Amino acid sequence: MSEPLHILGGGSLGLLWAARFARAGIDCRLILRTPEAAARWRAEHHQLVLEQGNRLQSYSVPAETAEAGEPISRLIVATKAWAVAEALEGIAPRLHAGSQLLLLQNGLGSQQAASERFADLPVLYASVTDGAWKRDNNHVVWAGSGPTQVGDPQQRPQPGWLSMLDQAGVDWQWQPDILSVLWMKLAVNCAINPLTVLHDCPNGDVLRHAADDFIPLVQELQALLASQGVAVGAAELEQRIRGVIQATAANSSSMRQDVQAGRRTEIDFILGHAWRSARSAGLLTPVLDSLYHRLQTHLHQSGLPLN
Ligand SMILES: NC(=O)C1=CN([C@@H]2O[C@H](COP(=O)(O)OP(=O)(O)OC[C@H]3O[C@@H](n4cnc5c(N)ncnc54)[C@H](OP(=O)(O)O)[C@@H]3O)[C@@H](O)[C@H]2O)C=CC1
Ligand SMILES: CC(C)(CO)C(=O)C(=O)O
Repeated sequence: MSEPLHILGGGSLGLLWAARFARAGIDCRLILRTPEAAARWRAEHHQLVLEQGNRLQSYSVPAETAEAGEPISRLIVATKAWAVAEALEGIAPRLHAGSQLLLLQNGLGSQQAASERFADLPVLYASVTDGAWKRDNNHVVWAGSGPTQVGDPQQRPQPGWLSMLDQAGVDWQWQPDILSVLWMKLAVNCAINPLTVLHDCPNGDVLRHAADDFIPLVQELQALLASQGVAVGAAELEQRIRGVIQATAANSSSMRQDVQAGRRTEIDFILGHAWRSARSAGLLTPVLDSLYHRLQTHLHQSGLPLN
């Protein structure tokens, strides 16, 4: 029998991935943060409900905590970006020389920190474009499906165990240049997410609020991407951002959802990472800086962490 696949974090994305593996008959275990969460999961008979459209399906997925003890060979990390380092530290004693990690986080920074901490292990990064949210502790709603790109920042060949993603019906592709994909996504998020928070608006309204700042912001983001080796013209980037705004016009960005729910945001891994990278590259980015500082002020006034 093949070794189990572990998913660290039983949030929206963790449950969505667990449901698809369980549906395909893959032995998959959830690692939850606290013994209370694991006990509650047991009390719910390990049942995970996946809702898609008007279809509800239920799967059995065992849950445990990091302390469970069994070695972990394949670990999918599905925490928020700001929780990755601590979550991985908790699970580190269960990792071994043959362990492989796949990180699903938005933004950048948490991935590089994990790669540095586990420098001897293959650490893969993913860019996920599905939309999922939790209706209840063990009930996830798959609100929108989109492609996932997976790659190795050290550009090693695709590992064989990823065939489990095919088995699970995940719409995914191997991406040899995953960092560029994540940088592009980060740039799009920098242009959309902060404005949706500052103006409390859906994605479709950000251009109205960005007004004259939009083009200069795109130019700053383009220069930032270029400094990171991501070759994209300003016109192409602008088109990409406008396309995402149009395609997700009615959506509330993940950052706005977090702020509305009083949850810690991923600001530090999106705008914060962009701002620090721009400083390191010696770029002048006045529009980005102002957006970052306005967002920090807004979070402070909302009683939310600035990182
Ligand atoms: N949801 C989505 O549609 C998408 C999400 N993403 C990205 O995926 C990542 C995860 O997002 P999402 O699933 O929405 O986030 P959630 O907040 O729904 O889930 C995160 C989960 O991680 C758990 N967690 C935190 N610390 C630990 C720990 N030490 N050990 C075990 N579990 C831990 C949390 O548990 P607890 O609640 O107990 O703290 C929580 O259940 C983010 O980076 C997000 O940006 C990307 C694309 C789409
Ligand atoms: C593309 C966008 C802005 C879609 O809402 C997103 O990725 C997010 O909300 O974080």
